[in-house]
Amino acid sequence: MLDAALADAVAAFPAVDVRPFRDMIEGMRMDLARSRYATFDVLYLYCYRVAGTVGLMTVPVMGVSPDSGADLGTVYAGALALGVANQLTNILRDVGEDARRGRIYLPQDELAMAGISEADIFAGRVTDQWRSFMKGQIARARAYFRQAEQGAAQLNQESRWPVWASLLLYRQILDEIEANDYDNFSKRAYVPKAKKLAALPKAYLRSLKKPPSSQRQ
Ligand SMILES: CC(C)=CCC/C(C)=C/CC/C(C)=C/CC/C(C)=C/COP(=O)(O)OP(=O)(O)O
Repeated sequence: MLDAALADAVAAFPAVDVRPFRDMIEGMRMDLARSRYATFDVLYLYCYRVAGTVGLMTVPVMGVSPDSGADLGTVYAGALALGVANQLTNILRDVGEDARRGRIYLPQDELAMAGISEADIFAGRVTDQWRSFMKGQIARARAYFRQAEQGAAQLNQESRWPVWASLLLYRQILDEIEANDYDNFSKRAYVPKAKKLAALPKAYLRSLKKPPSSQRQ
């Protein structure tokens, strides 16, 4: 059953598709049913369902710039990528907190390849293997942020500033994990207020840029 507020939004924005809403509910079910992710494919599916869906839901509401020459697929792919990037970042920041609840949102096959056991995670061991594993996970999250940038640049002028701001702010959490020397067990990666504030004018300047003409088709 979809509620009245959703019915209202779908009526106001006919381009809103109900599919991401259903997929998000599936994501919540998935989180209840499992506490381990065998591969990145499974983890990606979870990230799509609980966060990528939010990106897909918001595109019709935010709208695409009339100056955009990119196809709609690029914009939706960017929105999906921003949700996934945010969720992966959230997961990497919260490894310790999740482990204390018995949950590990990291690909088990990649952990095994890196020589990291569940016992290492539950004990919060920041070893060289852990640092190197984390470097790979951070690089992957950053790749999704880069893809998101291409979509963000195509949005309507009014939507670009908040989207750039959230992208720049959330991405900084990854820098803070690095600054904590990859100890995401006992330290919470936290972006200081001054850095957060500094991101806002940066996001504003980016939002003034018209969609790049190289994307025109
Ligand atoms: C880039 C383009 C074209 C559009 C933008 C599309 C958008 C707005 C994408 C962002 C989607 C989004 C905000 C996803 C949520 C991701 C996320 C990490 C939520 C965190 O949720 P919780 O897990 O409740 O957070 P805490 O753990 O901090 O409580």
